[in-house]
Amino acid sequence: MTQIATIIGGGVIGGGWAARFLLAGWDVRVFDPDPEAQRKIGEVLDNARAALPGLYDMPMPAEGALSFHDRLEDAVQGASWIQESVPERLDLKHRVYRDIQAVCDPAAVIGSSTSGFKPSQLQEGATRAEQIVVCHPFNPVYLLPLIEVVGTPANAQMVDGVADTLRGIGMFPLLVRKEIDAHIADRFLEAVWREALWLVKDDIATTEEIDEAIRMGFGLRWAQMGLFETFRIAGGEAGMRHFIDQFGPCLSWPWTRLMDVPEMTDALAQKIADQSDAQSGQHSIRELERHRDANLVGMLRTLKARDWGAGAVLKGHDKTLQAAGRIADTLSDIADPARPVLTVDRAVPLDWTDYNGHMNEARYLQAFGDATDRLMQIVGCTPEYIANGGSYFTAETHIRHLDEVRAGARIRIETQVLSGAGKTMHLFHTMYEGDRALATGEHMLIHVSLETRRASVPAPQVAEPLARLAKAHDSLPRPEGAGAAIGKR
Ligand SMILES: NC(=O)C1=CN([C@@H]2O[C@H](COP(=O)(O)OP(=O)(O)OC[C@H]3O[C@@H](n4cnc5c(N)ncnc54)[C@H](O)[C@@H]3O)[C@@H](O)[C@H]2O)C=CC1
Ligand SMILES: C[N+](C)(C)CC(=O)CC(=O)[O-]
Repeated sequence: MTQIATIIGGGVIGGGWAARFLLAGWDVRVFDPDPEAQRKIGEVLDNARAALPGLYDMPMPAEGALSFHDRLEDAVQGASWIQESVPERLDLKHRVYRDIQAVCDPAAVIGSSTSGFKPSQLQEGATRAEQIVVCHPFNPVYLLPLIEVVGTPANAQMVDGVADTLRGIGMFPLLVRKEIDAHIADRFLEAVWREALWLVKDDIATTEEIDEAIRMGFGLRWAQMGLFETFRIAGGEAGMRHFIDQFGPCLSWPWTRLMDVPEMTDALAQKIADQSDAQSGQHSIRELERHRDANLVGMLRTLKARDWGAGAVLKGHDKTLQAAGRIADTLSDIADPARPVLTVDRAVPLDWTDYNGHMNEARYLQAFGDATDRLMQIVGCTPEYIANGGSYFTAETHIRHLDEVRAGARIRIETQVLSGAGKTMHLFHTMYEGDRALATGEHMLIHVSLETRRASVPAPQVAEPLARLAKAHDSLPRPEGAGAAIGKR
């Protein structure tokens, strides 16, 4: 049965939550008195649809149903997850919990997006304190995996289940073991923010110069290694201990003004706003969001290819999606081997598109390469087989581009084995969006010994399933375009 998530407060963060749940297949109900909430969430969803599904190499579940409600009780009844994302005011949050708890399922989770309040503060005066747990996300909620989960002794039992649900929608729950104002991550953000405010106030740097100092250098390091791993390397071969011995004394030098907060006068606020307008005012917020999303998708996919950091979370989620989907691992997973094999089923990632606004030609080869890898896996040319010294090299490729496709579109590749005997494997891939054929890829592969780097016959654990699949595909009509050479149509 489809699960229901209710979003209370559909602003920047609530909109991101709506997209995260919806694209993970949950039905989403939104309660927000803002008459613009529906438009704003619609725009966030457009961005999320283009960005999120392409992070994965497997298809996401079918989108859930989205609805907007004027009455709180209509929004929360039947929901198993209620995510509160109203403005950061404790009195308001308390009022909202009281209203929610009067009408919601007592077993539902009430997650709070609060950036700074401790869960014990949120639970004060609640009808059922144990229902309320901090689930602090990061903007954009639909792309960034991190979610800080903070409970109290009142709900220590439920935190594991909360974390499992969040993993199920592709997030990385970080369980904060002791409640503290602003949890873990926002303490860093706040410290950096204070320093930045002083640098602007004292005319040492502009908003743009500060952003360059971050994004041209240490920001890139932090995204993939965090703080401690980065500094460990900075200690050279002697590592962290040497780093601390060398740079420890600086901590007592006047390098930071951490506890010192500049007074946010009107003049300082205006100075920051003017500099920010000069720096970025040529882009609308939605444009900036699209740049941010495209950059994040590229970075996350690079990390994923290396199974590292946030990329490892995506890779893990791919396995969950594969288990729920239709992509086979072995020949015995395939219900009808006499049909072309489904080898790719995914969305077009944002970073696969180019200046023409559609999927770049290089990515067709990547997608067909992925289809070939999947077929190799299915016939037994698995990572273990390859580690033992046997594999396939591609000898020749012919791609035909039939129609265009854009970011976020769901594509699938069906693969026909034209022959698979001796040292060669001849594959014909057809890429579709729905019923529309987008491209074909014909590939001749040669089995090799990775030791001699020369052609060799595959071991029986590959040769036999491949021969079986080739025989099953013998009865299929020869695909249109197979064996074609480049020429005028
Ligand atoms: N903006 C950010 O970068 C982040 C914010 N947060 C947290 O998320 C929460 C929401 O922040 P934002 O989305 O930035 O604020 P926002 O101002 O963009 O959105 C708040 C939304 O709540 C609605 N609202 C106000 N009263 C309501 C009520 N009684 N019932 C239902 N909806 C109501 C407003 O109409 C508005 O759409 C805060 O607790 C904040 O600390 C967490 C992570 C990041
Ligand atoms: C500025 N902020 C405290 C609201 C930031 C966050 O809570 C997390 C984020 O997304 O940066």
